[in-house]
Amino acid sequence: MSIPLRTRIKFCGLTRPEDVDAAVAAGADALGFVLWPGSKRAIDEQRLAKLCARVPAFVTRVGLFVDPDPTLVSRCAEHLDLLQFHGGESPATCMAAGRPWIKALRMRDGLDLHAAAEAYGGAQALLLDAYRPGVPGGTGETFDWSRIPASLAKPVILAGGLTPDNVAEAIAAVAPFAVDVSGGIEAAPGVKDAARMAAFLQAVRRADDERLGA
Ligand SMILES: O=C(O)c1ccccc1N[C@@H]1O[C@H](COP(=O)(O)O)[C@@H](O)[C@H]1O
Repeated sequence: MSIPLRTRIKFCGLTRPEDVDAAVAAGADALGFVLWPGSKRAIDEQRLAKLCARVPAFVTRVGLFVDPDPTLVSRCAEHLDLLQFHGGESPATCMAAGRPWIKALRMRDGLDLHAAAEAYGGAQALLLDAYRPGVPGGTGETFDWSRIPASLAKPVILAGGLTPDNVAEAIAAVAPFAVDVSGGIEAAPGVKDAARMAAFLQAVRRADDERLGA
């Protein structure tokens, strides 16, 4: 008999120490740090080290990369528990980092999720994000959640335009392993809003109570 898990929560795009502290206090399971220089939420290696040093045990530190130089990944890896590849990285490239990783897939038309789950068999999970041409992620846009098969060979991390207002509906529709949010908990790009983080957490907990019949 499998025991249903509560939905894990990842807050992504943290850039400030006070936001890390607020996210941890709110109860996030994982914190994401964007190491792609093209992002409005990008941080450098020095800031990564400082922010990650504030994260307590049992909260997962995730580094987000977009088609990175492998040397950047290895320099950052000592601060991280998990790598998030959010570009066009091949399975071999993801594996070559030699660390636990997840693969972000943008839900473009025709994407075969079963084939992707097989191809990225070494991933801990697949993160599903909205597709907008020319933008690797963090668009703040949702996608059609009914495109996600009820059964997939990899755990699903649902992302893309989630907010405190829509995350309960998303959980009811998809029952993902985890949800991931960036723009939906912000006051401005890279500046998180403590009240929105807390509201997001509460919405997830309420949705889980509903889903698990607590
Ligand atoms: O946040 C970014 O700037 C970013 C840049 C490049 C790739 C991914 C990025 N963010 C990730 O995108 C999803 C969805 O974000 P949102 O909630 O729609 O704002 C999430 O995994 C972010 O971590």
